[in-house]
Amino acid sequence: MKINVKNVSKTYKETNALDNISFTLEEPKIYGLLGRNGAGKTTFMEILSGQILASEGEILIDGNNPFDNQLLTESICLIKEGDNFKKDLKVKNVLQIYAYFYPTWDQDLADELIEEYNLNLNAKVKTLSKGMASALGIIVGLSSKAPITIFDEPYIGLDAAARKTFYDMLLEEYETEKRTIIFSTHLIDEVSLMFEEVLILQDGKLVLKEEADVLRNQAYAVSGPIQDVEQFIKDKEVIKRKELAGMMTAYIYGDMEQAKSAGLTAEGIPIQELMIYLTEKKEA
Ligand SMILES: Nc1ncnc2c1ncn2[C@@H]1O[C@H](COP(=O)(O)OP(=O)(O)OP(=O)(O)O)[C@@H](O)[C@H]1O
Repeated sequence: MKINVKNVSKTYKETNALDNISFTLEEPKIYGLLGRNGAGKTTFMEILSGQILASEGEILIDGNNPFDNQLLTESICLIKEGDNFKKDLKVKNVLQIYAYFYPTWDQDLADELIEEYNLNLNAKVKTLSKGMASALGIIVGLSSKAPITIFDEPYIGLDAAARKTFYDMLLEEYETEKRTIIFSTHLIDEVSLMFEEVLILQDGKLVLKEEADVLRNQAYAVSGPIQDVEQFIKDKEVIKRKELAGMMTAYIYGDMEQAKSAGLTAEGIPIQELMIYLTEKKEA
């Protein structure tokens, strides 16, 4: 499904949670939506899933606005950090409701995941541990097979092994059937290899939208004496710079060969490190 974000802003009293963002997600891919706390990620995902309205602009999915649009919301599943389900329901009732709601629901997958996460079907949501509640969210998100599946930091309370199960299952499912997955996380180093495209929000603005492969190949660290590096990076897009004992290292976009032919040391930056730097505030 094609997602067209057109000049979207969202204002809460004094706060500009989103500030005139525009972009298009054309293809089913695994998108990483990154940004510091308060950058606007959750707000964006809530507008995309039809839960709230933009203050200005709109998001169109295959040409339609998801707000209050049941036909369209059958194609979108948003799993948040917590409070995804009514507390008095039993796990099995939650699963029944979602199985009924999503025409694409995959019960075999749900059964497999329930076993994997050892979830008690008769337990009430309010009695689940944080990790178990997250597991239930993950089961619903993956089993919905919704063409647009959105995970907003869905792993609170899950230990490393349980998170790995989630990532493995997500990739396995995605390989069998591609769908648009939008994944917001602060655990960048754990999941960055999964992303095919990365979007970064900063103070409600979109500051980067790039294919992960391009990021992997087009950013590098160049090091050398401060003056030489300064001279070299003058006309380049600098992500970050560090100085130590007369030497400078700068992280920049571009062709690494240029740095080498200028006699400077250049090496690749691991993608997770690059993303972590990019989500930090850019230098003035
Ligand atoms: N319902 C609300 N009422 C008032 N302000 C809100 C509301 N929801 C979000 N905000 C504000 O909008 C801004 C963006 O919040 P949002 O939750 O979208 O960020 P985020 O990138 O998801 O952050 P985090 O990584 O901490 O979850 C923040 O300044 C936040 O305080």
